[in-house]
Amino acid sequence: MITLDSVSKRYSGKFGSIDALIDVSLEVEHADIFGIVGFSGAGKSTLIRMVNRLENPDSGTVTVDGQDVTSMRRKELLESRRNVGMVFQQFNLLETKTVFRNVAMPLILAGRSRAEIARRVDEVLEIVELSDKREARISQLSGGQKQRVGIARALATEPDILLCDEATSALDPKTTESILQLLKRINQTMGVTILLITHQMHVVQRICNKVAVMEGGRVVEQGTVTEVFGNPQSPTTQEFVQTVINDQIPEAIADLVREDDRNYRIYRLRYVGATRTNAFLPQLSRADGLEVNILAATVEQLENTVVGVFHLQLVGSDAAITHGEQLIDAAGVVKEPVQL
Ligand SMILES: Nc1ncnc2c1ncn2[C@@H]1O[C@H](COP(=O)(O)OP(=O)(O)OP(=O)(O)O)[C@@H](O)[C@H]1O
Repeated sequence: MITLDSVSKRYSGKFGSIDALIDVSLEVEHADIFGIVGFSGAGKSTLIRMVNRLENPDSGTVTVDGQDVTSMRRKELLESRRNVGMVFQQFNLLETKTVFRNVAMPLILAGRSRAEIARRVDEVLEIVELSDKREARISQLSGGQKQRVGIARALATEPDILLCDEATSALDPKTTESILQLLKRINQTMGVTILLITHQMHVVQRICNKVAVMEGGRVVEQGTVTEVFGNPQSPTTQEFVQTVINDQIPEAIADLVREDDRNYRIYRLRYVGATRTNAFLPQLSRADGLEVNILAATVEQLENTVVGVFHLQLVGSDAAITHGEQLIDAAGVVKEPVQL
């Protein structure tokens, strides 16, 4: 549906040049909610702006619905843009105009009739649950309501694709959650493909099925949310995943363990899948001569599954600990030794 193939972009200015995108390739499929995550300056905005050609790549191709965006003429580009709605962090609304007027704007620009505009605006206002604010001015709305107007405006031309540029970053946690649920509903009920950029990993966790992690203009990791969260490879990805799956041993507990002069080993265990949760812990706790201490544990819902991370201290004779390790392995749980 959206394909970036070896896309690179360099900005040059008075103080030298910067590689905003370096050889970026990714594929967003129909009905994905695809999240691009990265720290400030990673290249996320540059990437998303390539999709509706607010930026041109220096090399590589950007394809939307099988059409090469980079080689489109003006008329084709305008048509393509109607199929790609955009939602912004700062809403970009006309503050002194009404909700109706703001949502109608893309339809007016597309030359639709008055009757059609009225019908479509009412439809999208119902989708974003703002029908009662039709005649209110933007300046009278809360941040969450403004973003609903932004989403309604983006949906007005019935696009297949929605681009969201940090759409919830200016909102409080409760409002963020309601906007994320709205985006999910739009994706599920209308089949709209969503490409979003964010620096908040919990946004990805809440609604995305796929994710790409960017750093210094490159995509350093990508895959399904479960793959990337379940087994993050690069240090940057690990740092992001840490913000939603906190798997650190609390320092106060680590201090206690350091004082423990018995024979022990510590393992970090990781599993993906809801059925695994209880498979190995009861067996371990019943094993002869083995004491099992949970030093840290976290279980998080991702897409339709869970990722769990446990830190266990196995205390006992070498033979008892080895038996414990075998039980963990037999349960299919990935384990890594940890030194405190
Ligand atoms: N028009 C421009 N001219 C010069 N440099 C630019 C321009 N736009 C972006 N850059 C630079 O390109 C790099 C990538 O910027 P970009 O805005 O894509 O990153 P980002 O990940 O979206 O960051 P943020 O989360 O802060 O918006 C940055 O170093 C930025 O300073």
